[in-house]
Amino acid sequence: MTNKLTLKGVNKRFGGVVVADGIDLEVRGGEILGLIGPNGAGKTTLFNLISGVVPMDSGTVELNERRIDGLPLYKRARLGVARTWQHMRLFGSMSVLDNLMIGASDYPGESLMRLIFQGLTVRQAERAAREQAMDILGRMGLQNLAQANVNDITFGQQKLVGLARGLMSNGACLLLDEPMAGVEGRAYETMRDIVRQEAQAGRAVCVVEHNVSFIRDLCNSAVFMAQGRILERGDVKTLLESKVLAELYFGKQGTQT
Ligand SMILES: Nc1ncnc2c1ncn2[C@@H]1O[C@H](COP(=O)(O)OP(=O)(O)OP(=O)(O)O)[C@@H](O)[C@H]1O
Repeated sequence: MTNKLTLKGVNKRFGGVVVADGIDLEVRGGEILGLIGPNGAGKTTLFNLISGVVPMDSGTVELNERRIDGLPLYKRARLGVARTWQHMRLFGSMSVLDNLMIGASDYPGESLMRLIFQGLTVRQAERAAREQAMDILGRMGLQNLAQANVNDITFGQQKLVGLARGLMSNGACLLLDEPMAGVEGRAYETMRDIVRQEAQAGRAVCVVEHNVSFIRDLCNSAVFMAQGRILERGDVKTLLESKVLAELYFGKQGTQT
């Protein structure tokens, strides 16, 4: 079955501020959907609503035809919602490998690792998680940094570690919040290649990103959000050339970063 994340009529307001206004969205396995829009448009909030960090006021979220809204975040994670965070939330004084191994601590109530490696003894699960972590780090060319302290690696490498942690759960859907902010050079290429590979492997990928060249480089389609609403959706080229976007996002001159 092709993976599919579906949002229907999702609404959310914080006090008087509407941050999600009747959001309908579908992201299919293999797709990399860019979510763009000005500051405060509601992009991160949408990720929070999908992953269960904040409850929605109304609407539905389905992953592979199964409703997941209403479930706590660790259950959504277990069902396949994987995400990264704008601010990486890494444990700076711990090793890279340990950060991957304890990715589970983001999910109160149950250990994500235990859920992922169900049926194994604790020791077997730990070994499997370690192998998986080393495999992911290997794909990123970071295997030699497994024992390095996160504080001692570069910012770009830290961003990759944030992604690596998100990949530990093998989620059907991957939500990436500003993965490229401040990332350059080899780390940029690695990030792009790994995200592409994850989509090719069948994950439904959604990326919030201010860096338009990254959206152009990576995404097949994009939506433009402002004030909690999706104003346009289309293939990246068409959307980035859209008048609405130029006026609302970049100013009337259409100056792009
Ligand atoms: N937990 C919260 N409580 C109250 N207001 C919130 C909360 N989370 C977000 N908001 C508000 O919701 C609006 C949308 O914020 P959000 O972070 O989703 O925007 P964004 O599009 O991701 O912006 P940016 O590109 O700057 O990250 C903002 O006005 C923000 O202040």
